[in-house]
Amino acid sequence: MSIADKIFIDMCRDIIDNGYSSQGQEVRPRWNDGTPAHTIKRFGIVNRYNLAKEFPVITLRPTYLKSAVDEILWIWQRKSNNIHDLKSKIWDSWADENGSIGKAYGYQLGIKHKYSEGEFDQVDRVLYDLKNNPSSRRIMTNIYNHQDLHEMNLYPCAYSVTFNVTGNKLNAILNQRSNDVLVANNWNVVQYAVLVHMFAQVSGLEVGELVHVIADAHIYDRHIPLVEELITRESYDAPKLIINPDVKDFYDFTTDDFKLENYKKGEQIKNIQVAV
Ligand SMILES: Nc1nc(=O)c2c([nH]1)NC[C@@H]1CN(c3ccc(C(=O)N[C@@H](CCC(=O)O)C(=O)O)cc3)CN21
Ligand SMILES: O=c1ccn([C@H]2C[C@H](O)[C@@H](COP(=O)(O)O)O2)c(=O)[nH]1
Repeated sequence: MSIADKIFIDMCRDIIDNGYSSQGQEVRPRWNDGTPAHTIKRFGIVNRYNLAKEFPVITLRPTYLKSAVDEILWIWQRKSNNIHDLKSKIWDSWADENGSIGKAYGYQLGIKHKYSEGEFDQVDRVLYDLKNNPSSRRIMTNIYNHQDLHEMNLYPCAYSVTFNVTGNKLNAILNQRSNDVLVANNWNVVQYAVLVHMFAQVSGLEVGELVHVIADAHIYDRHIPLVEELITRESYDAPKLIINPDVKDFYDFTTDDFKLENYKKGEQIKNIQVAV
C-alpha cells in the first residue's frame, strides 16, 4: 500500500466518522443545479510525506500527473492568472470573459519586491535563498494578499509554502486554508511534492519532507458515497517519480520532464461534480 493511500484513507474515515456537517447553515458554494454544496469537515489536519522514501501519489484512483504539473507550472513558473495559458479546463468556471481568474495565484507570485540584492518576485527569491542562504528561516511564499482579495474570483486555497533546508535536504510546509478532499487533496499533494523535487534539483539539494497543513479539510455531500467506495478499494505500492536529471534551471522544466514508473492504480471515478 502506498503511504499516500494510507494517509488519504485514514483522513477520509476521520472526516466522515468524526467530522462536522454544515447542513442547516448558510454556505457559499453551489452545485451546478443551484443547490447549496454542503460539506462534512475536520479542522486542522496535518499530513507528513517523506519524499525521500516514496512519491506521495494515491493508487486508489489515478491522479493525473501531467495535468497537476501543468497547473503548478502555470502558477509557479509561467506565473499566469489566465486560463488560456493552462492546458486543462479545471479553472474555466472561475475565469472571466477574458480568461482571467483575477489577481490570484500566479499573478501574486510574479509581483516583484525590493531586497538589498535587487528586485525579485516570490519564486525567484526562494530560488536565490535556497542557493545563497540555505540556512535561512525566512524562505517562504505567501499569496494571500488581503489588499487584492476583492480582485480574485476565488481566494487562494493553497496559499503559503515555507521551505527549510536541513543538512542537504529540502523540506516544505504547504499551508492550505480549505481543501476539497475528493477532488483536490492528492492533486495538491502531488503538485507540491513535484515542486519540492524541482526546487531541490535546481538547488543541488535532496528532497526531504512535505508537511501539508489543512485548516478546513472537507468532503462535499455529493462526494460522500464516492469517497466511501474509493477508500475500500485495493491499494498498490507507490510508483517511482522519474524527473529529467538534465534540467538545472527551474524555468526549463516542462510536463514532459516527469513520469511515473510502475503506476498501478484503480479505475478513475467518472464525472465528479465540482462545487463552484
Ligand atoms: N470545489 C472546488 N474544488 C476544487 O478542488 C477547486 C475549486 N473548487 N476551485 C478551483 C480549483 C480547480 N481545481 C480542480 C478542479 C477540478 C479538478 C479535476 O477535475 N480533476 C480531475 C482530473 C482533471 C484532468 O486531468 O484534467 C480528477 O479526476 O481529479 C482538479 C482540480 C481545484 N480547485
Ligand atoms: O487548489 C485548490 C483550490 C481549491 N480547492 C477547493 C477548496 C474548496 O472546496 C474550494 C474553495 O472554496 P472556498 O469557499 O473559497 O474555501 O476549492 C482545493 O481544494 N484546492
